[in-house]
Amino acid sequence: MDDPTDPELASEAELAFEGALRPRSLEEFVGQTRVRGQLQLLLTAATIQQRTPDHILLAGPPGLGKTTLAMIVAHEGGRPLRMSSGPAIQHAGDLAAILSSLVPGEVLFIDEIHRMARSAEEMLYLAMEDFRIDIMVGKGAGATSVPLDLAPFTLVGATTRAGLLPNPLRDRFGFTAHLEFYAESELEQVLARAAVMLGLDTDRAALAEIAGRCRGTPRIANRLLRRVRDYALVHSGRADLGAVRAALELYDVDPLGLDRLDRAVMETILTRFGGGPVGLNTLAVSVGEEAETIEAVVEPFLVRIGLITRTPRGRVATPAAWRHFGLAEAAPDAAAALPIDDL
Ligand SMILES: Nc1ncnc2c1ncn2[C@@H]1O[C@H](COP(=O)(O)OP(=O)(O)OP(=O)(O)O)[C@@H](O)[C@H]1O
Ligand SMILES: [Mg+2]
Repeated sequence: MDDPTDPELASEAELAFEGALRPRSLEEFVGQTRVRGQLQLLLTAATIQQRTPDHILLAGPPGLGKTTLAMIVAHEGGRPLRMSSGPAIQHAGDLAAILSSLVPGEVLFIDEIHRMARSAEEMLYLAMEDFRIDIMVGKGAGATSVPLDLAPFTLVGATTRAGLLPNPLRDRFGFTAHLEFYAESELEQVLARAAVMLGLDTDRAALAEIAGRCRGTPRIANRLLRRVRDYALVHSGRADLGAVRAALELYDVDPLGLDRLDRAVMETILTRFGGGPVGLNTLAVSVGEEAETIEAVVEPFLVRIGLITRTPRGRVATPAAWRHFGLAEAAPDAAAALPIDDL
């Protein structure tokens, strides 16, 4: 089934459209005021001193604008951009090939940097600090390491799991930007811009409704807007509040913006584990999803909207969660008797 919130299922045309919607400058970039100010200062200082900006780590849940910001860093400084990702760098040699071909001032973007191979990580330490790598030549006793100077570059790393990065790597970034979920007013701005680009006949109430249901995430906002556009196209032609409500109901996006996976997680905690506490791995197995996805994608949002809290003994549903799902809260001792595996 087409899940409008699943980035993996986006068609090529939709991905192209997502690209077209990306803001090109810090000024166009909506929200993240703090991060924007921090980045602006870092880039301007580098320009004044005519040097490459410090390395930047962008951390936060999917769809909040990490790739977009990496592109902006390159674009604002008029620098070329090379894009790679952790899973594509499985050997130190993969990284050496990229690093040795960078031109002076280039921005190297490594997405999902927490998934890079260990051996490559170690090579990156030296490259980030001294713009130099050591290349091993030969094998066994005769092997020697040959130093190779690199062009000065700016590394922009992105991760949904900053906690998984080894400290030596994290410490070599001059600045870490923690992206936050967006406020509804900010999402309305994102949507208004996209609606113009889509040529949609819509209004503020309709956009506000979508803004309230997109998990604080611009990518989801834009995706839901496209489903609303479809609905309007097939029905009345107008993307008004009625069209938004009908389209979002059709795609299973509830009034809080919870999607199927969010609801599966909540229902598991509430009904199978009496409200918790329940450990991450148990939860992942119960809903048939990877623990990493639950921790990086589902949980931050559920915590943010106050449906669960994290305790030393596991995840616990809040009274608001019981109310949202229309259930009576389980007795506390029933919860305590359930198995607790991990955190
Ligand atoms: N601040 C913003 N203003 C306007 N649009 C935005 C903003 N942030 C993100 N978007 C939109 O959301 C989409 C997703 O953003 P982006 O690809 O940068 O997210 P990401 O953090 O890299 O996600 P992932 O972790 O999945 O790679 C972009 O196409 C862009 O149109
Ligand atoms: Mg990205």
